[in-house]
Amino acid sequence: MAIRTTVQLPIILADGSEAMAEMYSFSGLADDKEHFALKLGSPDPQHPLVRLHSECVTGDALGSARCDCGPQLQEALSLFNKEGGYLLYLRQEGRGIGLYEKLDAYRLQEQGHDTFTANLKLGHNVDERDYQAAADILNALGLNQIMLMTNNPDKRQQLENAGIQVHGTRPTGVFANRHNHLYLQSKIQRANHQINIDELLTKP
Ligand SMILES: Nc1nc2c(ncn2[C@@H]2O[C@H](COP(=O)(O)OP(=O)(O)OP(=O)(O)O)[C@@H](O)[C@H]2O)c(=O)[nH]1
Ligand SMILES: [Zn+2]
Repeated sequence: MAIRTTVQLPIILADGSEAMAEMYSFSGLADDKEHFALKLGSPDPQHPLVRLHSECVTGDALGSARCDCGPQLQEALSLFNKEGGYLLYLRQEGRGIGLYEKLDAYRLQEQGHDTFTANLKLGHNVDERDYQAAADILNALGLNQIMLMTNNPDKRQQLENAGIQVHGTRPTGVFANRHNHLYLQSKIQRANHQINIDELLTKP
């Protein structure tokens, strides 16, 4: 498991400003998925900020308002451009069940099931993500002590189990809208996500 290629990638941030990212691909990844990493700004050498972003084509590419993935991705890119950090873009669409199954889960949610029960009804676990590949990527980048940007305690736990020292966590913003309220509430109630419920309730 090693870095395969590093390229410069100019990107336009949400506020219209330009940033230069370093993009890494990898060889020998255990799960054979095309995960990649982006480095922005000048990361803290001791405890670099790291975000594990799980692929969400609907949110990341289309701006879907059913979830909070799009704004979280933009937030991390802008923040890391200022403060320095690494974004690992993990090919774990639909919490690991894939896009088509996620769309089937959306259909079940339209019938009244929450985001986690919908997975169970389709014969999946509530969350099928595994972060071993993320730990391997962090090792390949020489990052074994990190500050993790997440609200999801499972990400921290799995990284620590894989030998990464998580010095602390930093929450993401609360990106609520009228389409994703139930989704965010379910994450708090069913998966112990550390999302500020007061902030959620004050948003439309
Ligand atoms: N199965 C399923 N996956 C979903 C659904 N909505 C979003 N996702 C996927 O969930 C993943 C993002 O996970 P989240 O649970 O929103 O958040 P997280 O990454 O665990 O936590 P944070 O680090 O705090 O953002 C992406 O892969 C999305 O495609 C859904 O209703 N069903
Ligand atoms: Zn999403």
